[in-house]
Formats: sequence, C-alpha cells, structure tokens
Amino acid sequence: MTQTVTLKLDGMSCAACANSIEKVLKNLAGVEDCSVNFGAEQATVHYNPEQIQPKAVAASIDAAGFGAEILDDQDWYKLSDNLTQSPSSTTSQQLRLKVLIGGIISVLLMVGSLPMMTGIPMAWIPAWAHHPILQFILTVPVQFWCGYSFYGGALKALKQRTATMDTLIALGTSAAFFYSLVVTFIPAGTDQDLGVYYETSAVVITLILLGRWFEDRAKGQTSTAIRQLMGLQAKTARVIQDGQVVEIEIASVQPGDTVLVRPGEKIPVDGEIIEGQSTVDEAMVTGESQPVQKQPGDLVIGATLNKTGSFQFRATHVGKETVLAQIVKLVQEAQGSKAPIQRLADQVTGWFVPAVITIAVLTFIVWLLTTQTLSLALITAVGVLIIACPCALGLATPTSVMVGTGKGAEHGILIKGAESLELAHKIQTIVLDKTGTLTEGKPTVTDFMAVKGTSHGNELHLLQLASIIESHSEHPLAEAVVRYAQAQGVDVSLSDTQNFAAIAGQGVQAQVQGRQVYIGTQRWFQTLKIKTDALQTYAHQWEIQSKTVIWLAVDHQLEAIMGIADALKPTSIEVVQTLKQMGLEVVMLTGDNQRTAGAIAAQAHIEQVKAEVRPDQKAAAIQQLQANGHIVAMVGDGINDAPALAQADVGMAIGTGTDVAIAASDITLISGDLQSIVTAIQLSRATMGNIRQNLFFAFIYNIIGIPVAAGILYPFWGLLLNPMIAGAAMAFSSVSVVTNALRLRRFQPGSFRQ
Ligand SMILES: Nc1ncnc2c1ncn2[C@@H]1O[C@H](COP(=O)(O)OP(=O)(O)OP(=O)(O)O)[C@@H](O)[C@H]1O
Ligand SMILES: [Cu+]
Ligand SMILES: [Mg+2]
Repeated sequence: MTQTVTLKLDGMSCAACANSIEKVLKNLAGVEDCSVNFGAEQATVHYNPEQIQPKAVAASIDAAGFGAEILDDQDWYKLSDNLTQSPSSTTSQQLRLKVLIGGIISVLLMVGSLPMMTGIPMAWIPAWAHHPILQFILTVPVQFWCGYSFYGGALKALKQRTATMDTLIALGTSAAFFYSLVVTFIPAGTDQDLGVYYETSAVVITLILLGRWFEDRAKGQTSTAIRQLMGLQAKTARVIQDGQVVEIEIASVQPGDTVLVRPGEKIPVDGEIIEGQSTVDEAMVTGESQPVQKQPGDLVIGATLNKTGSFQFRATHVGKETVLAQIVKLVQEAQGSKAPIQRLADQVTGWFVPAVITIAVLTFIVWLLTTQTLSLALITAVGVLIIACPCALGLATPTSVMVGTGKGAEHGILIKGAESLELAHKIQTIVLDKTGTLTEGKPTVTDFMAVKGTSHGNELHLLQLASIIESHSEHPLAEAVVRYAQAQGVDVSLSDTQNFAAIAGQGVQAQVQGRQVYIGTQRWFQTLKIKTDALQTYAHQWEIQSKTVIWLAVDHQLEAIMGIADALKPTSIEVVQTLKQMGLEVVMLTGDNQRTAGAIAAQAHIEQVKAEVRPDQKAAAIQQLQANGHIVAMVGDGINDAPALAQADVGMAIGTGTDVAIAASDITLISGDLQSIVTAIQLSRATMGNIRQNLFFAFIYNIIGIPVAAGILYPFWGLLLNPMIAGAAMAFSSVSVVTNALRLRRFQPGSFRQ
C-alpha cells in the first residue's frame, strides 16, 4: 500500500538541484514515485511503508547536501501557527547581508577601475585605488564568503555527477578571479597590457545574489493563499462545560463538545447546529458570496463567519479533520505538484548546463587561437557561462502554478494538481450532469394521477405503498416521494417490506403487505411487461413540462404515476451560454428519460443530450466522446458520478456545503454555483498564458545572450557582452519571471475571457 509524504526542502539554488534530488529519491528502494518542486521548495514522495520510512527519505536528501523537513500534518495547529507567520526566513536574511557587503565592495572596486575602464583620467581617484593587490584583498571575501553557496552547490552537483547553475557561476567567476590573481602576482613578461577582472567577479556574484534575494522574497508571496487560509482559523472557542461557558484554546476543542457562537464571531471548528438560528458568511471557504441561513440540524464550517444570530453547535470535526485543514492540505499538495509543461523545462535544464560549458570552452579556444588575446578569450567565455544560467527556466512553471492554485482556493475552486490545472485550458467538450448540477437537485412531487377503476383505487393507500418502499432508497426522487406522502398525511413509518431491491437507473421493487410493488421508469415497466397505456397521455404532458415521471405498479398492474419537478439553478442558463461563447461544446448527461431531459436541455439552451444513461454507463458515455479525440470535462455531484468523473480528462465535482467530495475529482467546486466552472477554466487559461510568458522571459535572455556573449557581433561592430551585464541580465530574468507570476494574483473571474 502506497503512502505519501510531503517534505519541505532547503538549499536548492535552481531547477537542476530539484532534478538531482529527484534522481536521489527515485534511486531509493521503496520509493515508488516522487516529484520535487523547486518553486514550492517541496518534495512529494509516494513510498511503500514496508520498505522505507519518511525519516530515511529525509536523511537521504540530507546526505545529498540539501535540507529536508517532514511536513507532518498530525499537529495541525502548530503547523498553522508556523505558516501564518511572515516568511522572513534565515536564508532571506543571510542573502540580504551578503548582497549588502558584496554591494559595498563592488562599488569600491568599480570606482577604482573607472579610469581604466572608461579610459578617461579622473584626478579625484587616487592611483592606489586601482592597485591590483588592494583589489585582490577586497575581492576575496566576496568571492569566497558571498559566493560560498555557488561553490557548495557546484560541489553537491558534482557528487551527483551533474552540473547546475551554481557550477556555471562558480566556474565563470573563478575564471575571472584566478586569472586576475595570476596577473597580479606573476607579472607578465610580455608587452601585452594585462588588466585584472576582480570587479567583474564581485559584481556578478553580488548581482546574482541580489536576484536570488528578490526571488526568495517574491517566492514567499506566491504562497500567500495558504497563509491567508490558515489565518482564517479562530484562536479560541467558547465551550459549554458542566453548564458553564468557558473560553478554551482552539487546539483543546474535542469532537462532541458543545460550542457557543455569538453574532460577528468566527465559527471555531466544524459541527452541527443544535440550538439557535443565524446566517453565516461562508465565502472564505466555499467562495459562495451570499450568506447562508442556518438552523438546528444544519452543518457549519470552521473558520466561517457568523453574522446575525447566536447558536450552539456540537463539534464534529476538529484540527486536521476540518474542512479548512483539508483544503489547506489539498492546496499545498497541488502547489507542490508538477505541471506536464514543466517536464519540457526540466529536460532542457538537464542538458543545458553541460552544453553551455562546452560552448564556453569552444568560445575560449576559438578566440585565443584567432586573436591571440588571452583576456578577450577569457572575458567572452566568462560572459557565456554567466548569461546562460537556466535558473529562470526552473521558476517559470512552479511559481505560476502556486499562484494559480492559491487563487483557485480563494474562489472556492480546489484544484488537485498542476496537471488538472494545465488540462483544464484544453477542454473542448464539457459534460454536465442534469440532476444536482444543472438543476437544484431538490426534486418535489407536483402531480399524482391514479388509474381509475382499479381495485386499489384509493390514492392515499397507493401513496402509502409507494412511500414505504421509497423510504428504503437513498435516491433524491425517493426522498421526494416520501416527503410528498408525509405532507399528505400518510404514515410512512409502518413498514413490513420484503425483498427490497433497487435497480440502478430503473427504479425500486419490494413486497409490501403481501403485494409486489414496482416504482420506476416507463422503460423498465415495458421490460417487466406491465402495460402503461392508461396513463400515457398524462405522462407525456408532464414530461414536456420537464418533469420526471415515475410509475407505480402493484401486482403487475399499473396503478399511478407521479410527476416530479426539479428546477434549473438560477445561474445554469447564463453559464451554459458563457461556456459556449468560450468555444466549448456543452453536453447534458442524465439517467432521466428522453422527453424530460430534452425539455430541461431546451430550457438551458443545450442542444446535445444523452438521456436514459444508466449510472454504470455514464463512464462509457464519456469514453465515447473522448474517442472522437476530444478533451472532455465532466461536472457532476461527485457521489453517484464517480466513475464518470474519473474517466473524464478533467472531473469537476460539485461539493455542496461541507460535503467536500474530493476523492474522485480533479477539481472540486466547493460552492454549488456553476459559475465556478467558468472561473476554473478561465483560471486555467490565465495560468497557462502566464506560464508561456514566463518561459519566454526565461529563454529570451539565453537565446539572445549566448551568441552575443560568445562574441558573434565582435567581428562586425566590436560588440561584446560584458560579464557584469550578463550577470545583471541573469538576475533580472529570474526576477521578471517571479514578478510576472505574481501578476496572476490579480486574476478576477471574467477578466481573462478569451
Ligand atoms: N428510487 C427510485 N424511485 C423511483 N424511480 C427511480 C428510483 N431510482 C431511479 N429511478 C428512475 O430511474 C431514472 C434514472 O435514474 P438515475 O439515478 O440513473 O438518474 P437521475 O438521478 O434521474 O438523473 P441524473 O442522471 O441526471 O442524476 C429516474 O429518472 C427514475 O425515473
Ligand atoms: Cu542562473
Ligand atoms: Mg443522479
């Protein structure tokens, strides 16, 4: 049996580090699958607990030179405390100090070399400021203290027999530094003017650290969604103990406790109202903007806001069992998962670094041979090494995925993984379940008609037989029948049913009071050879009014029919229209009969209808649509439709209220509002657009920069890329990628219509 553990990682400097950790993990016995996300600094590991334990997994990451901490969800409250604090990590503070010191030294070095670099004599700069030995002394701390992490990273990579961006920076700056060192202490015997390049190394190191510092800070902001969610948690709860109201820490609340909530207070944990009434604002968890009426028996969600009344409820779920905790866990997992598009970036980084080293060596050799100038050959080679860093490439997808999934959670859309987020923008066909998705899912019996002149002609008696059977069924239609019977004053409690059987998609049967009773579809009755002609005209009439007709027979004689209405949700028509405008094909899927389905579809302006599809055939119906080469999404209520949801490329479950049916679906729409289907697709489109921009930003510097740094323009215009500018461009590329990803935080439903 596979288990999953999430680890918080430390010490990764670029996507290549993530790749090498992934390699280490995949080589461990007992690890079945894993994914390391550089942007989220997380590893998700699927392992076999009989072969390996999370501790051993973490230890192997440590051994590879990185830090790993097991994210244990046992202690939810501690975790939430940690996460709600601002993310001013030690890494960030250390980076800041290094940037500061590197910056001061770099400025001193630059000022010293100004006259030499510009060729203009500057009287105010004393000659000793450019003394090579002074410059050497100044550079040492930058090279080996500020730049220590590059050497460390390069060494780690070497152990894994790979090369990362640290390798490139370490190589590039070391080349500049040691070349200068040689020139400083072994005076050249030639007449060539050999300059030193200390400032190049110092500036490059400082700029790249500056980029990383910005990146680190910005990366912290990509996870604000989680911090906001965690921040919703109440700190204390008012619990009734021995008739006294006591305020206790939220961590001490136990399931079964009676909790008191006053107007304007946060509801501390999940539970069921036992006394009192109120309206509750659940927007922060479900995305539903309208406050919801609550009365005894209704469920309340922890972290939502009580508005008007005060009430008491019995705690049912606390700590990591609460809806909020589950949402946070899901979002965290999604943020750490990998989008398929990232595999491309990973592959590219895999061969990019070795390729760059080769290009740099070639550049060095070619320039040395053609110009006989060592300094020119060196500077071009260093330029290539610096500009070619693929670090922005590793940030391009994970940062957008983090912001995108977080944004989803904010709107009540839980996206299970980056893969679903990516797939959602490719959806071509969207299949909507009728009952509970397009309609309210609250059917009510509106009509009753008995066959006149039969021996059991008593309507109430028939209704009693029907409701007795239906009280054994969980089907929403069955509940409607029972409710109707009760309203007519029928006693449904008396029950001596035998051989009850529910036939999926057809109806129910049983023996009641010694009689064989059937309730179900007309089609089923035809196969049972029960004549349905007598009520045919009524049935047709009701069906055209979009009512579901269920048939009742006693001892193989048709006795009555009932018409059941289930209204469209108020937003259905508009949502279908928007989906069509977005270029999607909309299909309605239902087990209900053709005519009723057709009438509902017509109301919702849906042209394609698949009706009379039994629950076990729904997955096959999806498969049929996929066979035409379409990417198909299915929206259903998540309980009956699980196989179809799983079959669809993207399964969206409508989880109403606290009933978050997470398991079978790729995307859970927490509020029942269909508008969130549109929002989910728009969010996916916006995120993918954002990722493409990021990949552009990440590549453009390399594509333009490498040939220029290699000196392609030098023979024509004498143009070379100064390694310091290469360093700045490199730092800027990472920063521009993360900043662009943060732009996604401004996503608003409806604003990204394409
Ligand atoms: N317990 C029941 N009592 C009466 N009729 C039933 C019962 N269960 C199923 N049926 C009949 O079978 C039909 C198909 O049921 P099924 O559960 O497949 O679909 P549905 O819930 O009506 O629609 P959807 O597929 O949109 O959810 C129903 O429309 C109804 O006529
Ligand atoms: Cu880099
Ligand atoms: Mg159904």
